Amino acid sequence: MVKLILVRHGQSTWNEKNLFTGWVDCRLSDIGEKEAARAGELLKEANLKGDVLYTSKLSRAIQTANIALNTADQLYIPVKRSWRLNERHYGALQGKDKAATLEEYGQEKFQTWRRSFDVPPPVIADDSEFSQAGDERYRDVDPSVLPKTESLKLVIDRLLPYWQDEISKDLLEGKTVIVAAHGNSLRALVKHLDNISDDDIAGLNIPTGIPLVYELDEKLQPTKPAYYLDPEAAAAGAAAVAAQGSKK
Ligand SMILES: O=C(O)[C@@H](CO)OP(=O)(O)O
Repeated sequence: MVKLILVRHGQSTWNEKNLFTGWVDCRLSDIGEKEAARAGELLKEANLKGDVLYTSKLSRAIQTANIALNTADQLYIPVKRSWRLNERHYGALQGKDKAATLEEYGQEKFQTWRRSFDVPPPVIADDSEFSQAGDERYRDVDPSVLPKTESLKLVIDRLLPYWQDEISKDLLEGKTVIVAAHGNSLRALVKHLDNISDDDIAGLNIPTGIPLVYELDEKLQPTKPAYYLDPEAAAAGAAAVAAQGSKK
């Protein structure tokens, strides 16, 4: 049995402002930093030790992992980072206020863009202030594979090769793997691991900063349901994410 620990980054400054974020590189808010430290305390209390850390290329996931591992006295573990763990690219919605978008386009369109399986928002223009065209953190990636918008399905398409080629290999070697990533890239991974249907995944929201632990067999199938290290806080956090569209 091997352990996989998923952590969504703590609250970001754009989560706090209720803006669609995607690939925009905002940092953790003060609350987010506290959530990250709490994630580290939870790891320590549960005596969970990572052998390797995976993060996206986005600062909020990297900050969360650093703060959590610092708190858990595990800053020494090796780190691998990939754009394939990035948040879903939110296309032309990046930088827009969620409540204002809901108001402007109505509940159905808003929910389709936000939680449907395979409908991406409109593509972001390269000259938008919220575009990542030319961002040097992706200089090692073929520009033609970098997205300008994504549905959850497209996130799964770019994440699964990395899961299979990199993360799975470490797990199959018996390593405890920590993945610090994002609401929608983790929804993509959870959908795969728990075999959730395209319809049902719409109802799944991942709370910020609470480790979710999977115990996997030799085929990397869960041996029991994954569990949050603080289930009550996780339930409240997931409900808050679900309600974000209606918040002022
Ligand atoms: O804005 C985003 O990038 C994501 C995560 O914060 O939001 P949502 O939960 O609306 O998909």
